[in-house]
Amino acid sequence: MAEEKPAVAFILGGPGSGKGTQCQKLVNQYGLVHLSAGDLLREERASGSKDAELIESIIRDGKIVPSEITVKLLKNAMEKNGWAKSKFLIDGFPRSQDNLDGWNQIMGNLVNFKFVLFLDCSEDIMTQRIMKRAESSGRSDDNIESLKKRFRTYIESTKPIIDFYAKQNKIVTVNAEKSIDEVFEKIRPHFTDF
Ligand SMILES: Nc1ncnc2c1ncn2[C@@H]1O[C@H](COP(=O)(O)OP(=O)(O)OP(=O)(O)O)[C@@H](O)[C@H]1O
Ligand SMILES: Nc1ccn([C@@H]2O[C@H](COP(=O)(O)O)[C@@H](O)[C@H]2O)c(=O)n1
Ligand SMILES: [Mg+2]
Repeated sequence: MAEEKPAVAFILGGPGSGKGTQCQKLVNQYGLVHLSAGDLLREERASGSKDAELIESIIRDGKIVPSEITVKLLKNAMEKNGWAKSKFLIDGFPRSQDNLDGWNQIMGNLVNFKFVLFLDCSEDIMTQRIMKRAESSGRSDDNIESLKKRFRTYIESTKPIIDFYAKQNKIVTVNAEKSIDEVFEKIRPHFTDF
């Protein structure tokens, strides 16, 4: 019998747009599985694996880790969560053409890709949120120097991916500048049949 494919939505937006926050609310409401590519990379870094130093230098520099590493981490995490039964929110991915190509090569035929949720937020608001989060996050990239680099990477590498999905009519854009609950109310209807 053919195995059922897991449903996947990608969650994109700039640093501090609220991807993790909104995914947590979707998990609470709909029991979806939230996988943050950034969290998986930070875990891999903390594990002291052979890729740990490379991951740290890339994260601190606001750049993007090669897809061979990130796609493997995502695939392993999906398998651990029960491949077919789960519905996945993949947060912060694909962040570049290399991410997208790596995903398509390994995962393209294995999942049921639904759409991209794009959290649209101004750089000013994202900066305020990240600098506030920096007081307690302990993240090595939550500082103004790394943040500027993350914004540059977002504009140069991630925005073209968002534009690509928009052209395919595969994107849901939500204004992410409102309160957490107001943003969630706009997102929620898109996941009732997910
Ligand atoms: N709508 C909102 N209004 C005000 N603060 C928010 C809102 N959404 C998220 N925040 C806060 O902003 C900070 C960043 O949110 P979050 O971690 O969800 O962003 P992110 O998109 O996952 O960022 P990153 O890409 O850096 O991981 C957090 O401290 C969070 O509590
Ligand atoms: N697909 C990805 C996702 C993340 N990274 C790196 O991790 C950093 C933090 O990501 P967050 O989503 O938690 O903000 C990000 O700035 C990248 O350096 C990546 O390389 N590839
Ligand atoms: Mg996040």
